[in-house]
Amino acid sequence: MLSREVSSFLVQQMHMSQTAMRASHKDFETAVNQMKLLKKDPGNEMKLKLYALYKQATEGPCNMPKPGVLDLISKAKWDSWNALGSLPKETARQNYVELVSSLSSSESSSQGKPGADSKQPGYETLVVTSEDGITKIMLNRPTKKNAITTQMYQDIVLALEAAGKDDSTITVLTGNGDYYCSGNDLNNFTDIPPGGIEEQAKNNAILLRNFVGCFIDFPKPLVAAVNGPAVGISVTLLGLFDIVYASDRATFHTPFTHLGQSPEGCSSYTFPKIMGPAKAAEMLIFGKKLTAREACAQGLVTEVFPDSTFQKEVWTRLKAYSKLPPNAMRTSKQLIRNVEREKLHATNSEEISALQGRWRSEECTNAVMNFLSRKVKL
Ligand SMILES: CCCC/C=C\CC(=O)SCCNC(=O)CCNC(=O)[C@H](O)C(C)(C)COP(=O)(O)OP(=O)(O)OC[C@H]1O[C@@H](n2cnc3c(N)ncnc32)[C@H](O)[C@@H]1OP(=O)(O)O
Repeated sequence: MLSREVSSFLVQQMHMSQTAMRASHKDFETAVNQMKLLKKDPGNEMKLKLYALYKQATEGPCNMPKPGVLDLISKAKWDSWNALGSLPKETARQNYVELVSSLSSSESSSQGKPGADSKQPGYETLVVTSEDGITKIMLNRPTKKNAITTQMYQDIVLALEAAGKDDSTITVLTGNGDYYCSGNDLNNFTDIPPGGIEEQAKNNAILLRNFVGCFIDFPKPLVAAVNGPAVGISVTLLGLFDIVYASDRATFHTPFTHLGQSPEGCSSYTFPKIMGPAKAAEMLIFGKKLTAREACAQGLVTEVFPDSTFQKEVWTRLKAYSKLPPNAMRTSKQLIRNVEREKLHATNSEEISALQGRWRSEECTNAVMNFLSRKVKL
């Protein structure tokens, strides 16, 4: 017998409309007005992002002359707009609408909670520690193989934003227990909001765009300590890390086709670049699972360590790296990332558009149902 969540998920999926979810000009105007009503200053970084998207949406690619270095504000605005390159107006409009919508909803969800603005977040399923110049973000849901819930996506974003600004020099993502991470928590698909599947897909798209965007723009060296098997989005994101250390017990599995879904985390761009198109296709289209040694041979993993000494060797290595001059490390990271930052954001948008279609498909519905009703495991 199917659970109530699974049945309601199935019914909603069957009734959902096939209309594309592009932001209209009216949605855009509404978002522009909504921005003026925000009570809380979203911060300079966010304002620059919004400025760039607004200009791209209304005027297209930046072709203004670059302001002089002393005109700091105009230059920051120009840099932000120019970084969007040839992003289509329509995509910029949609990204703007989604960004404003996420700002408005986080503002309304913090209303009425005393101290919500000033309180350091206490994460339910993450353990964040800072020591020896290293901030460690550990996924902490070992009984569910560290599957990522909606709340966890948001918490990881908050933890990364804080780590990007703290005084550590290196940030590390790892998992607690025998798994690194089993990817997206498939129960996320059963939590259907009042607006139905359309609203759910839109919310997931906003969540995912923001989540992956944070990895693209993370300003410091970012290291993955892959302590065990990795599935789905936890694998694809590795292409956005600077270093990936893996235990020899780790495996790397991207079963998107089996789930009726398509790649995310910018892997449709990073994987062919890292391992060549043929190897990338075997993983992303056919869901081939790699061992740690195979992933290392293909360039996705930096180095593999025996599981028995993984923690000791990785942390000794990272502690030594964390003593290197931090500003030089940041500068090098930025130089490497800037070469393809724009391409990565465009890929993120494209992948999410494709996924929105996949989430509405029967192939995806059936695959999620099969897992939730315990019929299929990967
Ligand atoms: C915002 C949307 C973004 C979308 C982006 C990302 C796409 C992806 O990440 S796709 C990948 C999704 N992941 C999966 O499909 C993995 C599903 N899990 C499994 O196949 C197996 O659980 C796994 C092979 C990982 C491990 O198998 P076992 O070692 O046999 O363990 P169990 O199956 O008994 O797992 C223990 C416990 O954890 C729950 N679990 C594990 N993974 C997930 C998951 N991804 N989502 C939800 N729940 C998960 C599993 O159900 C068990 O729970 P209990 O039965 O309650 O103990």
